[in-house]
Amino acid sequence: MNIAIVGTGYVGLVTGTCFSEMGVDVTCVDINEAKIKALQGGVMPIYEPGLESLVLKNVEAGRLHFTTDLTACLDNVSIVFSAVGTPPDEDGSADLRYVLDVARTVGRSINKYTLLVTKSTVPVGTAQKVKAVIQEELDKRGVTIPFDVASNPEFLKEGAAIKDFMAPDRVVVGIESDHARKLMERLYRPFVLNGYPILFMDIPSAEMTKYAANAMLATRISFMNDIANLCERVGADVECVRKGIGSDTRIGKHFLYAGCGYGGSCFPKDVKALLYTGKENGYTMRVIEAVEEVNETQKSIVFEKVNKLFNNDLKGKIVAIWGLAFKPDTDDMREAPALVVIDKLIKAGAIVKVYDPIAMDECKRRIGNQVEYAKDMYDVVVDADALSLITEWKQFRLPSWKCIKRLMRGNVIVDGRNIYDQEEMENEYFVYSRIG
Ligand SMILES: NC(=O)c1ccc[n+]([C@@H]2O[C@H](COP(=O)([O-])OP(=O)(O)OC[C@H]3O[C@@H](n4cnc5c(N)ncnc54)[C@H](O)[C@@H]3O)[C@@H](O)[C@H]2O)c1
Ligand SMILES: O=c1ccn([C@@H]2O[C@H](COP(=O)(O)OP(=O)(O)O[C@H]3O[C@H](CO)[C@@H](O)[C@H](O)[C@H]3O)[C@@H](O)[C@H]2O)c(=O)[nH]1
Repeated sequence: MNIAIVGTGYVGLVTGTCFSEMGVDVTCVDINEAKIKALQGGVMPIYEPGLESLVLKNVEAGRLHFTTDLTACLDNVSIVFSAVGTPPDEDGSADLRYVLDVARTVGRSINKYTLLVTKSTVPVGTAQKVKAVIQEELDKRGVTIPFDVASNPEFLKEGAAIKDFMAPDRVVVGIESDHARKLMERLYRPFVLNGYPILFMDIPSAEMTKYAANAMLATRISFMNDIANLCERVGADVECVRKGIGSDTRIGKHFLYAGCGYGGSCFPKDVKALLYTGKENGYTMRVIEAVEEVNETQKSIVFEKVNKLFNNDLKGKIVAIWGLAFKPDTDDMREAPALVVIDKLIKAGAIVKVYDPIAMDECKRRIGNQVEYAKDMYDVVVDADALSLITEWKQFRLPSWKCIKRLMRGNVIVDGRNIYDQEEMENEYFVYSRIG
């Protein structure tokens, strides 16, 4: 089977690589020439555990190709996946310009039946827009070529993308023709044979499933952050509460971690886009509005705690930060809570020093020399008055507190991810504050 994947980002590159691992011949397409050149030279444009070796292996096997020319590969493929970005527009709606660009190229260039599958996260109704654009282009050419559209939203998490793709809880496919269903059944057969279910449904339901899933997960996080903030005020411990409620199988133990707010390229934008879809259809999603509001406040919580411990006077204080990426095991800083904390610290007059095992270059690209970049996790605490943990990378879990105490000027530790033990920290004579 030959397929093309358009958009070689976190989703497109992982999708293409994983399908090629299953024996499919995959051409990954991107308009970003530098990205494609890098990939052709074996250099990964993103950090994702396990990705590099899988890409190199499948390139070597001749099943994985990279190009900037979508038109040139259309004659050789039966399915085209669109995995381009759908960033938020100013009003919060999903910007569909890249998705529709792909549809336009497909309409302009196909010469035989093609199935265009949208993998990007797109609002309900997008497949119909994609279909209309393809038809418009075919009409302009004066040709009749059969085609189908389908929706196959992606549920992978950054940092665990390969595992999530290869062993999905489910594959959701929205279709409106038998032929499209047969093609998707064939493509996903190796997954079904390995015991992973594929759920076929109508296209609007598939499109909505993606937003509902992300909104539900974001709701759990904002709910727990709300509970954590109340725990602090009433003398309860949110970590005990998390274990207490998570053992109820109806609730489940995943995605109940209180912290300094959710970030990333998905939850913030998809929550906003769902709110927009509601408004567009005359319906206010009140729960989802609250989810976003809680998260906006929570992203500042580490700053608020540090500020309070220094009696609202951070002028000239050195604050060290552990973790910049929006979560561990990625270099992605889109909507990262660290960016909010850094901005507020700088505005309050603090000197900010940062360290992240992978996202240092990405941070430099985003905020330049507004902060000091340290060599390693110990270098960053030298002379610091306070240390804030924002991203729970494994290497931050069991540091040498003796060494840190010696290197720091002060003794304030604010733990934005609740990974340290209150008693142990107090025994080390730190002033320790966490969430909830
Ligand atoms: N990042 C995730 O964890 C994740 C998970 C599930 C779903 N999604 C969704 O998948 C989509 C892609 O997300 P991402 O994080 O991979 O984005 P990304 O920004 O990492 O990658 C998008 C790529 O598309 C390319 N592109 C844009 N227009 C193009 C065109 N006309 N032709 C060819 N290439 C084009 C860009 O150059 C870029 O490389 C989004 O809708 C996102 O919401 C993301
Ligand atoms: O209990 C938790 C779990 C996560 N987070 C935060 O939530 C954000 C998102 O984390 P995660 O979901 O692990 O990463 P993403 O890569 O953004 O993945 C989400 O967004 C993707 C894009 O739509 C979906 O495909 C995934 O299923 C969905 O989990 C991060 O800032 C985490 O720190 C918490 O604060 N508490």
